[in-house]
Amino acid sequence: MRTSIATVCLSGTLEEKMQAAALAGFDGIEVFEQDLVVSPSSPEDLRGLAAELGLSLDMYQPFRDGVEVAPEDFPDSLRRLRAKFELMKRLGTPVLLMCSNVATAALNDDQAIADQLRQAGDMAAEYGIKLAYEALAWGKNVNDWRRAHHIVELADHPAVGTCLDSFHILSRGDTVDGVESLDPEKLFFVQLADAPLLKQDILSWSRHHRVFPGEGDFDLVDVLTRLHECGYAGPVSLEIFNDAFRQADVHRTAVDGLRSLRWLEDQTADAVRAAGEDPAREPLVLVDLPDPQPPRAWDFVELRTSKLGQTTRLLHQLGFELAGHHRSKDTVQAWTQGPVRMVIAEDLEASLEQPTRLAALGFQVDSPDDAAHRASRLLAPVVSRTQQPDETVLHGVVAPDATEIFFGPHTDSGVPPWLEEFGADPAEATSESLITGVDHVNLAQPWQHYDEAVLFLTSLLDLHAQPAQEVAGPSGLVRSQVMRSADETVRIPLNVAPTAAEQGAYTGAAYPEHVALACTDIVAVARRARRRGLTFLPVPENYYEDLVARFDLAPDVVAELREHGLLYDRDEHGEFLHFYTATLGEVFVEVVERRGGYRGFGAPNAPVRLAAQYRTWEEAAGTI
Ligand SMILES: O=C(O)c1ccc(O)c(O)c1
Ligand SMILES: [Mg+2]
Repeated sequence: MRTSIATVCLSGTLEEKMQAAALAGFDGIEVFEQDLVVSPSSPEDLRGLAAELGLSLDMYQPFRDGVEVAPEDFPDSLRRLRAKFELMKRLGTPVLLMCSNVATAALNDDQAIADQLRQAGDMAAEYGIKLAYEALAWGKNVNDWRRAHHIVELADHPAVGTCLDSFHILSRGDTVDGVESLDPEKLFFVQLADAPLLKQDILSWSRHHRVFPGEGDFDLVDVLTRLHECGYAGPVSLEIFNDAFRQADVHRTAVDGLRSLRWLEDQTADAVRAAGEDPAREPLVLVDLPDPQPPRAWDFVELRTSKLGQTTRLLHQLGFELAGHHRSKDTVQAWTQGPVRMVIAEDLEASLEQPTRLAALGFQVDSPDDAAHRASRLLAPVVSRTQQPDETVLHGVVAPDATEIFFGPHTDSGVPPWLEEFGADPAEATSESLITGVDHVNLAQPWQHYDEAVLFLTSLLDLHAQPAQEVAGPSGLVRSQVMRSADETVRIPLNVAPTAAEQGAYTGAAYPEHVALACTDIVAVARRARRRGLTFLPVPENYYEDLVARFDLAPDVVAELREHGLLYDRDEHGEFLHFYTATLGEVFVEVVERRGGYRGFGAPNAPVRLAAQYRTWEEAAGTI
């Protein structure tokens, strides 16, 4: 599958966009007119740069309001077109995108529009250029792809074909049914864009909220499956108008984009195979990724800290025991409790303000090698860690929020081989404990990399995004979306904190992450923790009074919750009891007990937590 990306997706200068597209591994680009007009480089220079970078310049776009115009205005369209064809000849771009008319449409007759397209095609042919007619969803008269394609067929000119753009089709609630039986000779170009389902006018939705495939709600596997069946031979190009991408680092956006196409290609190959067809059939050859390796178990959670004593005391208060010091790494120790392993890395260079943070998550998978190979095809940056020859090789990649993700081997006992490097006795490692596992790990995401993070976790870890929720805190709304593995072994709620909070001592940058530990007797865990001096996050009395009103709990139940500082929630499947520790640097711990089949994460209690954390910060900062 030939891949391409429109320069409008990327930030920076045209030259930077080209460099980034080439470095990420795209085969070509669509040159957006505005990017060229503002560039000091001549078309010949740009053509030379593209050749040097090994990029093809697949399309020049957009040409607006060129057809469907009143007959007296058409000569001016042809004049403008000739200027573009002259430019494209110098640039070496073979296709011009002709958008359906949004402003000056005067014709609404298919045959009359086809006549104009045919004349434009005659001129294009003089230059050896092709015209790809695209129905914009907000086109005045032509706004659906079927009609645009019908007009292309009526034009019946070898230089006139169709451009399909998934956004314009799916945003209108239309389908791609029938694309599979189009004449591939008449399909000149394909643009793919995903988008979240929003209730908003289509133009603003398109110009601000498009995202890469897999980051929104459209079924692009269906689109690509039909293109494969059709025999489409051109590039599959990303055309994403997105406010965040325009501000983000150009290299990471380009990588995110190519990752989305490789993932979509893999998904489509599976769908094509399931339908009894051959994904490798020419011309749209779909290449698979190595099979996904869904996490079979949590391997470890790693905290990095410059306050070793404070951090290990917290672990002790929660019932963890030191499994040992790493035999070759001076600064690394492992703490375990039942099946939970916490790796603590001392980092004296960690910032003084945020001395402790969640640094890495380890997952056990069936084939760590395949997981690493898949990650590499998905362009995940690799973590490099020093390793002795006799130590377990853990493949690590860096997630968009800078959390390191490691793939370790899954063993029958669940005890990972690397634990021996800490001198731990595997038999002790599985002994009975109050803490029974990692319930979930909550990661804070910068808003501008949120979609990238969802795609990263979906494509690398085979996690699935659940519907998003919003939680109110004193500094703003926190968006929360759970990513989970199919069997729920791994649950990662992602939070987007309010950016640049203008009030309060905490800012978006310091929004804390947390590790939630599962147990079957939360009162026993809380009691032990209190005896060992744990600082709990305080829960206000008002909360308990409200609980009684909401759930009609028996007085002794509420008294027990209050005594141990526990929070409570209930759904149709069961109950949820939990407590939070005070925050260390950027991380805190939650302990949860699920009774029955409770499926949530205590979201109704999140505002209580946010408010208590806010007060704690304010008190520490001396502002209240
Ligand atoms: O929003 C636009 O104007 C616009 C331009 C060119 C395209 O290919 C497109 O899909 C949208
Ligand atoms: Mg388009």
